[in-house]
Amino acid sequence: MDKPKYKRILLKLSGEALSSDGEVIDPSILEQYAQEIRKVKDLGVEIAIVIGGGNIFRGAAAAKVGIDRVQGDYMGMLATVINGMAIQAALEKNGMFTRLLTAIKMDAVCEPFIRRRAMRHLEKGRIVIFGAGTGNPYFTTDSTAALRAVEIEAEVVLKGTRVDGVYTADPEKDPTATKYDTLSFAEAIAKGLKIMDTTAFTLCQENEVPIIVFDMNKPSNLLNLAQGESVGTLIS
Ligand SMILES: Nc1ncnc2c1ncn2[C@@H]1O[C@H](COP(=O)(O)OP(=O)(O)OP(=O)(O)O)[C@@H](O)[C@H]1O
Ligand SMILES: O=c1ccn([C@@H]2O[C@H](COP(=O)(O)O)[C@@H](O)[C@H]2O)c(=O)[nH]1
Repeated sequence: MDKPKYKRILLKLSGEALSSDGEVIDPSILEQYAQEIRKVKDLGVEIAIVIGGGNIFRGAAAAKVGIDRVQGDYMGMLATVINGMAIQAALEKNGMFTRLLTAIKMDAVCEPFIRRRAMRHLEKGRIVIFGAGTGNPYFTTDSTAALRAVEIEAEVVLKGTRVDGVYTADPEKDPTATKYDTLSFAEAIAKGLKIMDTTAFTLCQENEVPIIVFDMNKPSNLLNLAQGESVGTLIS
């Protein structure tokens, strides 16, 4: 079996990318993600996952429906727990052992986030899913991914999304945008690229954790990355 490049990774999955054809969570996408994650697990890589909540609720949308921002952010954090439970179920269906740890206590459904427990689960080969973001409003799950990656000493943040890397502008809005193969954190921040928020970039920059943005929908992209191939855009 090929040797993986990384011992421990933090995989950030988009919540929004889970939905399709009017379904909030499309089971076929969950299944596909689980199969891709399984390939990397089988290499012996320790995997932690942060999943977004954009398919269900984002705090920024709250004001438009008369809900204050902080309340909306807590709703968004709860949305990430629903997605976390969904990916947990898909991973377990595919034979992987998992733990869901949340930043907001929910004793009936998961463990609270305790860094040492998270590390222990990873050492034992369980896939750890971090739910409820940072537990604080005004943050995002990208910032959560950066924070948890630093806390658990992950070697890289792999941001799996529905675009194949970082572009000069949002490629879903600007068809003339061109893709970067590599970028420095300073460039990503200075150019105001909206692929991730500045807090996430800064945390990773200060703690020297590289980020790779890649297309999670392309089969074996995640596996190829885990084996050290160049895929997507590397920010370091
Ligand atoms: N410069 C850029 N390069 C690439 N993608 C960009 C850029 N700016 C904005 N984007 C957008 O960022 C999206 C990827 O981010 P992400 O995976 O976090 O999606 P999301 O919809 O915000 O998901 P979530 O549910 O996690 O909030 C892409 O779908 C793309 O439209
Ligand atoms: O630490 C956090 C993480 C998330 N939120 C809220 O949840 C939603 C969903 O997360 P996305 O990253 O947008 O997928 C986010 O919009 C925030 O409203 C939070 O408050 N704190």
